[in-house]
Amino acid sequence: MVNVGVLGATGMVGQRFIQLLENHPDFEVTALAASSRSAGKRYEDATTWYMNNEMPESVKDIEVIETTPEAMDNDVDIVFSSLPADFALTVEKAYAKDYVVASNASAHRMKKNIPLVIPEVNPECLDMIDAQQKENDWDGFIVTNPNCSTIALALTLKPIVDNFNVNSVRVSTMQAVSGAGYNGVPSMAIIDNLVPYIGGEEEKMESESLYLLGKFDGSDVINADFKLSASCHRVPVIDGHTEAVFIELDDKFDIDDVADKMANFKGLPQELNLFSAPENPVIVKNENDRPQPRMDRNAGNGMAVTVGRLREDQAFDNSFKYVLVGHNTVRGAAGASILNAELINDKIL
Ligand SMILES: NC(=O)C1=CN([C@@H]2O[C@H](COP(=O)(O)OP(=O)(O)OC[C@H]3O[C@@H](n4cnc5c(N)ncnc54)[C@H](OP(=O)(O)O)[C@@H]3O)[C@@H](O)[C@H]2O)C=CC1
Ligand SMILES: N[C@@H](CC(=O)OP(=O)(O)O)C(=O)O
Repeated sequence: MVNVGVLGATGMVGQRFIQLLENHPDFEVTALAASSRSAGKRYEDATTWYMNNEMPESVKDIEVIETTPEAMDNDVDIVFSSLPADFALTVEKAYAKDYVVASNASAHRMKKNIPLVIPEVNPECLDMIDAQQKENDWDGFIVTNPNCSTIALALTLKPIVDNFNVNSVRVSTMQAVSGAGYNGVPSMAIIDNLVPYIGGEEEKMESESLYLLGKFDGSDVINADFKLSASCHRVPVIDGHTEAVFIELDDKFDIDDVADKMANFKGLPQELNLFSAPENPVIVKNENDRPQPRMDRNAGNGMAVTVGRLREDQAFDNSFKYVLVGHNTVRGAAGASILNAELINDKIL
């Protein structure tokens, strides 16, 4: 077993890490860190538990520690980070001197030599790690996963980009409130309402998607060269981001071929049979009224993205559109970091 720690363990994503790591065959949670408000308390006493299942017995008595590498047990190999981005910026580097940091925070995404990875999409970017360690003289390293809306979009775009010439992608999101954290969106702002702005989200979706679907030349990532435009909105859904996607290709296409490529898409995690890998990263449904967040967010234990309403777009040449649903705190956050760590554990540690 590999001992793992969780930074930001008392938060929304931190709790999702703990839920997903319960009974993991390779990873055992032995360290939990949070702010000075929580440090020194038993995890059960420090945490208001938001998950639907019970808090695992195995973590209740663990004493929450301060978020500094000095407080961490030397037996820990991997730390999962679900810290606020501003704090992650400095502290994740301090951990990387000695530990593998699998981060869900945005602080180090797309920085030189720090891989931003979805294992089914761009696992080759893990080859940056050597350069990162040499450059910083670290024994550990940082690997990041993308933004929650980006992950769901990029998983569905990968089989399209690999098989067709994409000219442009437009996406409009309907994002769950859990994406903003428990205290992120006041109920007075979101009940009976929709908020048409999520700070920084559109920029992240546009830049991260082109990076993920680009090419790693052994040193740098060359972004994919199609146009991508995002419009992001918050809706009164607890979990599960929905996205309406509009794609224009350079050439004529067969819509059944697009459906087939998406439904049969598999990547390295499926080949390696990693524990958290869904059998199919993209599930294509034919019912007119799917996908829906309540019904589809837990597909593949929350690690699969469900696509529906795949149809030709009659208004434009060589165009089609679809709707997707992905679980924002599972595949879009904690589950993404855990899958990254499983790949690293299989390939690097
Ligand atoms: N929710 C989502 O869907 C997604 C979230 N993310 C990212 O994950 C990160 C966490 O998000 P979320 O769980 O929603 O946030 P929360 O606010 O729910 O949790 C924040 C966690 O960080 C700890 N923390 C806050 N400030 C400090 C500090 N100064 N020092 C040490 N620990 C601190 C908190 O500890 P304490 O309880 O002691 O205050 C808590 O454990 C963010 O970077 C977010 O952008 C990314 C993708 C999706
Ligand atoms: N902004 C996302 C969640 C998030 O925190 O994203 P990021 O990890 O890119 O900061 C949402 O609101 O749904």
